[in-house]
Amino acid sequence: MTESCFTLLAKDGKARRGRVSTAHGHVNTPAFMPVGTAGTVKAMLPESVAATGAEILLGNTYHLMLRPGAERVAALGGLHKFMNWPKPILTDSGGFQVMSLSELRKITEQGVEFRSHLDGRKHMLSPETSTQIQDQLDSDITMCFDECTPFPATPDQAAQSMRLSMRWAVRSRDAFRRRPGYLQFGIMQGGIYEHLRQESARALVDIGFEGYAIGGLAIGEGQIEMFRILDFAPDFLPEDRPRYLMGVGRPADIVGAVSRGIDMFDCVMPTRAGRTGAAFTRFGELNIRNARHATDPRPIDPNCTCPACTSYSRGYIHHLNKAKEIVGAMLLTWHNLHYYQELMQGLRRAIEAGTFAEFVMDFEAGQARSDL
Ligand SMILES: CC(C)(C)OC(=O)NCc1c[nH]c2nc(N)[nH]c(=O)c12
Ligand SMILES: [Zn+2]
Repeated sequence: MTESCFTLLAKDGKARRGRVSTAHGHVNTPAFMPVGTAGTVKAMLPESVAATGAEILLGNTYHLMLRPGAERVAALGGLHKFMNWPKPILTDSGGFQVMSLSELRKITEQGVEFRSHLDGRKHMLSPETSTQIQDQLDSDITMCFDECTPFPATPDQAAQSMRLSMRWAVRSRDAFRRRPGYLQFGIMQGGIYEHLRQESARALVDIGFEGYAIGGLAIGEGQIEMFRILDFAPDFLPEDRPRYLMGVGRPADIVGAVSRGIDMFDCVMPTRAGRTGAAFTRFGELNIRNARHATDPRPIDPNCTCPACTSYSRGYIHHLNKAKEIVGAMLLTWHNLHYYQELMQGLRRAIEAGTFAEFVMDFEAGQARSDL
């Protein structure tokens, strides 16, 4: 009996408000997952990440298998204990990271052979080994082992790549240890082609997963093309299961994707930007490194309740960033993650209240203001 792990609480147009329940707790959707690639959300303590309102993190099979190794994480109590994050964790399956991070890799029907980008040692990832590693990590949401189809790809290239991923999805599902509270998501591929996206969705639904991701987007096609695909792709997926758009995105990408029926997101943007000096705010992005902030006594956003905005000036964070002080990365990362969670909470409340359209208009008006 697979009790439904997803409850659809409200809809406003195609936007959905829901809740995913897992072994380590529930996740309110639309949800943003901070990226905790190597067992840490960079520049943040887990208590700080929880304080931003995040209810689920993303971990990476690829990075953790290379260092410190899945066996060691399991021996130290699993990823939740290891990184002191008692809430839900979703782990990506590694296929995508292998293609973007490792050299000397060989793709076969069996899986992917590659050399570690850390020490050059040989490794093998397959649907079976990826699923087994995610089990060792005690992941609440396990992702299928797929190939992220490169962009651009011809229809034939996209079809071949997608069909390999669908064969790998069958093997991933067969290797998954079914137990209450533990979910596995299939990953839709198919490039920019509607008929391939539909074929992929049908293949995944035939196998049957607790949730479904849309992969192979945000890889260079641009927001307009991504939204064009999101105008049809989510509708190929079951209404009563979570839909996760992988690797997305900027605030405006997230708002647009929620309006097209997406429930879950992950992106390195807010954390990476926290280290490079970019701040996301209600009134658009600002880069704290810009000289105009050097003597500005105001916080990044006077209306923001995060620690950076309640106690520090732009001038100070500008200084920290220029001096490459670690606290600079901490404060700006905290602010960005806080802003992202505030955005998700605003989206959830607007869908519940039936005021999603107004929320989007306010959001877009705010982002367009340049008096930041
Ligand atoms: C370039 C960025 C990372 C922004 O987006 C994508 O690559 N988007 C696609 C993507 C991200 N993560 C994935 N994991 C898996 N298994 N498969 C995928 O297709 C993806
Ligand atoms: Zn703030």
